[in-house]
Amino acid sequence: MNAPSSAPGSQPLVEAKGLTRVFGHGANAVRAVDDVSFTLGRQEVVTIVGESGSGKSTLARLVLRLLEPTGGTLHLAGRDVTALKGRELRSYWRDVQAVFQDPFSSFNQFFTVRRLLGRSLRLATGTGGDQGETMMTQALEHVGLTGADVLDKWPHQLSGGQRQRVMIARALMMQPRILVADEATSMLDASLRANILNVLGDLRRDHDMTILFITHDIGQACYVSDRVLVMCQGELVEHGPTDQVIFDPQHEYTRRLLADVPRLHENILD
Ligand SMILES: Nc1ncnc2c1ncn2[C@@H]1O[C@H](COP(=O)(O)OP(=O)(O)OP(=O)(O)O)[C@@H](O)[C@H]1O
Repeated sequence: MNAPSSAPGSQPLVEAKGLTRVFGHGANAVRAVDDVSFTLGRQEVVTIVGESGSGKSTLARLVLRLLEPTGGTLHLAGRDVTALKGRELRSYWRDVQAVFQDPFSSFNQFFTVRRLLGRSLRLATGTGGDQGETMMTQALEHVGLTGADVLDKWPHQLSGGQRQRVMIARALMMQPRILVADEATSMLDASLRANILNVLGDLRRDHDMTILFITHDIGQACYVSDRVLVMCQGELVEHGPTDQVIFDPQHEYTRRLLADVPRLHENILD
């Protein structure tokens, strides 16, 4: 399938070509991601949407270079990053940050929020002390939390939604070029979710950030993204500008996803 792109002529920030990931062998092999190609332009918000098991998280992990592809290539700003290792891979992880569905697993259980955020900030930017504290507090305020409420808490003392917001605040502080948000708002209630989606929109504008948003909920895709890529059983079955995919879906699978969202415009606040 041709690489879908919204910015013909300009070099994409991310270019995935034929990305493939197979788990297992022989009769038990699962093609979790099967020959998927796409681009992300600078400051674009692109959503990957699909049902559970369609391969979204595997694709996210490939883009994050947390998993090795079985086939295909990945480029960042024209540079082949498919096989980066060691120090180069760590430097890639400064450019590409993630917020996951279950942020509990990404927390060190023995770090308070202050230590978690402070450590990330020092590693990414070298900032500490009072300036670091100010940056942490500001990032937390961006996601509707106050430093006084959460900085001295341990992960188990936070709700799922608070943990998700702390991870989004962490990603904000690191100022990556690309944010991969995998079901990053799944634990938030409707009004908070809309709020966080707006924060993500601001980030792209104010911090020149590119966002790959991953969700099973095509309603959220509609709210947040410039383009939508639809995944089904590891394959990209449809892609295009959000309005086009939502209002003129070409693939039967996309129509089915849309049929599950009868009141698309209200869905975000349901
Ligand atoms: N480590 C693994 N080993 C074996 N199979 C895996 C592994 N990770 C994922 N899979 C399989 O790959 C397919 C895609 O899984 P993936 O988690 O990427 O889907 P998803 O669309 O993100 O689903 P969900 O929305 O439920 O998280 C599934 O069939 C899954 O069982």
